[in-house]
Amino acid sequence: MSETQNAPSDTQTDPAQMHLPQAVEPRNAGLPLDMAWLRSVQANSSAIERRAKTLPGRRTVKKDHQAAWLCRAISCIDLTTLSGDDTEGRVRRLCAKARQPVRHDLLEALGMEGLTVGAVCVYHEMVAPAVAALQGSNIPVAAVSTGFPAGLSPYPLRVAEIEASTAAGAREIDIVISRRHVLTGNWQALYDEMRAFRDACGEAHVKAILATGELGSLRNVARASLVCMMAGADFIKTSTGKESVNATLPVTLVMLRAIRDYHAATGWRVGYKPAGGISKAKDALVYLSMIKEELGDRWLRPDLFRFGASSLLGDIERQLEHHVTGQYSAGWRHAVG
Ligand SMILES: O=C[C@H](O)COP(=O)(O)O
Repeated sequence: MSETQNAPSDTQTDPAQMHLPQAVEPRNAGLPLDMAWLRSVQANSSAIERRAKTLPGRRTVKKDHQAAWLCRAISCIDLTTLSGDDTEGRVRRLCAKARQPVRHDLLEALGMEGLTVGAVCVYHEMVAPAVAALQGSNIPVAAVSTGFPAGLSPYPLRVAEIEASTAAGAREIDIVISRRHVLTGNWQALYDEMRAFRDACGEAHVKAILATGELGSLRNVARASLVCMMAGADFIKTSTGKESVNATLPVTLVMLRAIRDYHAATGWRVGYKPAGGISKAKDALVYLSMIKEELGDRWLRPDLFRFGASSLLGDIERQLEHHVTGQYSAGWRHAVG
């Protein structure tokens, strides 16, 4: 029988407490590239995979606790549209959903009025319409940048893209790293690139997308995580959503432990964003319980944790409707998000 887990933390058991204003973490300033630390990093793949496999069966959350966890998940979603056929109309609809992620009557029944998603995530061209549509909400716009998803456009253009998106009002920038720097072990180049991207972001928070499905090994994932944190990343993020393998539990375990080690050594808390293919409420719960176990409750807040997801919200809304009414609605009723 599964071990039952309570809501995200004791202070968060009351859903009404869950969207009060939160303390915002000071930004990770980074540190000089530490090659000795990097060389010492190992990743025992079979142990990591074993641990990741047992996690979904070991923890379940039920009833009110589950509803509280699902509302927490919503507050941590970067509600995303990253399609070649994105239009301003689609982005406006997404932003309306970001402001009111769940039907009003359901939120009222849950005592969760005012709940919003963590951010709206779009390509540069959609930043201005998203900023306009979110005015007055305090929901930040995140822009994917630096030649997303491959990161192979000319370097000056990648830096300029960041500057254009922040000028257009993006408060968060999701950059893609150059995978070749990891695959060739050119850690200095990765560090320098990440530092330059962070500098170009100015006040905007920067999430480093590692594209873990293209890094070749879990050890490379651990080392790339560390280098990006040393270079000042505010978040490390698994994937663009466009690789053939996106967020996975083994990769999550490796990245969370890198975050834990970095915090233990420096005192800086770096955020985590799994992205790509996370579309079911039950998967979101597994990620949240993994965060709670590996990093603790402090990381279960939108300033340190996000889901990058285009279709997760719809499934969570269905589960919340079931929780409130006892009935499941058809998937088409939650078309956006
Ligand atoms: O960063 C966000 C991802 O691109 C979203 O991926 P998804 O469409 O598989 O949810």
